[in-house]
Amino acid sequence: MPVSDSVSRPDTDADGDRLPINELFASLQGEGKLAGVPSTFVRTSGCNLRCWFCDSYHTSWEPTHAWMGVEEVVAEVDALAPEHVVVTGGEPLVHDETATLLSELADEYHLTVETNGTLETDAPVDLASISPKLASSTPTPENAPTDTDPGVWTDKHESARIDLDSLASLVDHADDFQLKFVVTGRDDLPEIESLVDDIRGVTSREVRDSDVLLMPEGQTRDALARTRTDVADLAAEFGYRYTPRLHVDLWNDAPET
Ligand SMILES: C[S@@+](CC[C@H](N)C(=O)[O-])C[C@H]1O[C@@H](n2cnc3c(N)ncnc32)[C@H](O)[C@@H]1O
Ligand SMILES: Nc1nc2[nH]cc(C(=O)O)c2c(=O)[nH]1
Ligand code: SF4
Ligand SMILES: [Mg+2]
Repeated sequence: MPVSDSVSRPDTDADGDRLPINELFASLQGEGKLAGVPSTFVRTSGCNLRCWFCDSYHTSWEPTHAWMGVEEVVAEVDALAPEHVVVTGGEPLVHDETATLLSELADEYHLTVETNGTLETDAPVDLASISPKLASSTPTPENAPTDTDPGVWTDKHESARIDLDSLASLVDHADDFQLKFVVTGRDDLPEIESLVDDIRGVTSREVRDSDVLLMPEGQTRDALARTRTDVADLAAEFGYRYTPRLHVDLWNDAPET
């Protein structure tokens, strides 16, 4: 099992900026403020965290990808002719070339970046979709998604998962933002409340309760069916917004959905 936090680059870079692309597809945005909006997704591979529940296992725990030139990615997006483009991963901001891609797409498309909030970017972003990772995301030998002990990743994940400077920068920089928390149960709420307070303390921007979204943990329809009502009830109780996972409800999170 790969345990490095980066994907190995090919020997030659003769074609200019390249990105490890896991998948590129058209679907409906399944999560967040823009749920239901037709969008083209660009999924990079490689992540600096290892959430035990990662629904994109082949971009984090065991990354797979093709190396594509930024211009090649732009051409595939153009061919699908969306209004909205979602750049996700893996963690898209671990790659410097993601900034180049965002800059190339910015004039034509509405850009959402799905990020775990641990890294900053100067690139143009319309919606920073920030999903800070809670203590309940940390991998342990008991919950890790493979037979292998998560080893160094328990500590690496735990020490890297929150970076207030990056969170402030992402909130301040984008045209709009959302804080989209994966919720496993009621025990996550004290940490969410305290982190939202901390973020309010470091950004000059207003963080409304309606910018805070609770998303049920669940990679499959069955798993989601077990968590979503409790999470919706928690959102109503605490005054936050609830977000569904439409692609899981509709297509069971199959590849390219
Ligand atoms: C695969 S991540 C990629 C972007 C970035 N690495 C991040 O975590 O925000 C895309 C979105 O899926 C969410 N996610 C991943 N696994 C999930 C699960 N099992 N249940 C609910 N949401 C999940 C993440 O929190 C994030 O909002
Ligand atoms: N339909 C759909 N909507 C999504 N919103 C965020 C996603 C992601 O994996 O970042 C995602 C995804 O994988 N599929
Ligand atoms: S930060 Fe995102 S891509 Fe990385 S392991 Fe967690 S959910 Fe998966
Ligand atoms: Mg997804």
